[in-house]
Amino acid sequence: MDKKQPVVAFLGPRASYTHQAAQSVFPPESHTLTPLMSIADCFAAVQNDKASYSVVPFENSSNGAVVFTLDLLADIQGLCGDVVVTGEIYLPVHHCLVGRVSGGEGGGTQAQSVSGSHDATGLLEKEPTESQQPHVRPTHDLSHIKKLYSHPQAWGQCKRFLSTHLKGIEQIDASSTSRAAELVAEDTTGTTAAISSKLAAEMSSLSVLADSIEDFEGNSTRFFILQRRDAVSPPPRQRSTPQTSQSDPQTQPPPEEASPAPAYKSLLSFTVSHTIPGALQRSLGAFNNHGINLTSINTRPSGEAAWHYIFLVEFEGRKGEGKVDEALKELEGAARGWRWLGSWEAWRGGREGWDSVFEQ
Ligand SMILES: O=C(O)C(=O)Cc1ccccc1
Repeated sequence: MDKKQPVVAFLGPRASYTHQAAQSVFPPESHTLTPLMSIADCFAAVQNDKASYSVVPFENSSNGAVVFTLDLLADIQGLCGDVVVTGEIYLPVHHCLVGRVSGGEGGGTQAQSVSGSHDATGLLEKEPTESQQPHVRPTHDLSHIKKLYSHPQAWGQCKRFLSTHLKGIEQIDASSTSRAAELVAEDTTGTTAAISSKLAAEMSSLSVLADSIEDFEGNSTRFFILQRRDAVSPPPRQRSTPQTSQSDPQTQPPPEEASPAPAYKSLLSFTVSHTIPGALQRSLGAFNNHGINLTSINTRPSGEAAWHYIFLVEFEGRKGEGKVDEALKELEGAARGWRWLGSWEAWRGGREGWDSVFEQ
């Protein structure tokens, strides 16, 4: 292997969704793709110059922000102050329930029809209404499943399936969905299952007990590409929406020749005085006053005192554009402090590309 290839760290182990996202941008022939065990490790790898790039999950279309990533961007511990965002990647996400088939090889293949059959206490919620029903049924019996593993993001994306078919079953957080599949493969009782991709199931020699168990069609996750502030070189463009466990033709980005001039997005964090009325409004007003469109706002505890916050604001544009520079000057006077967290070329499909998926 050529040692000079740029190292691209990602939330592993291999076959995680983050791995699939990283592969869609960084050709493995010319990059050393390196799995790490946590999102914090991915930030540290860039901060400490061990990796040129890291890829981390940022937000999901149905379940919202990944708080681990927000906290590391907010960096209240001052551990990764040199890390900035320089790219975004969109990935369609189809979750599977993976594990061992009841009774071993060739076990039952009939869908389990009893909803809530695991709720021995009878104390849990009522049967889901029709609109809360999952759109798929298991392809195998699930009555032997006693414990579930997955990344915390996955629980929130598969609520309907879990509350219908695995109600009351213990859910244990894993560092990623592919790690969850590994944990299930290591369990000799055969009574655990994971939510992961089909690819992760294949890599861990597990069976798919139910396919596409996400609540919403068009479920997708946005990932950030991270680099060191002093070594920013734009990452390659996303080559295509990667082929995940199922190909999703309607979510492919538009072809190269259809692309308009690049549009940019940027991210920064700021804190405001908690004693000056209107400080938050004036800070956000700095963007509005210069015609800048905000695309997301997230809030995390600032760590200074209870109920004090750090705001993470994403907006259209980049430094060097007159209106952005003007807004930053105004923010300087309105916020107590702020920190630049990077600019990147927005994915050309934009949010609208995904909205059209949800409309179908
Ligand atoms: O756990 C993974 O495989 C990840 O890459 C994080 C994640 C989890 C759930 C949906 C999308 C990304």
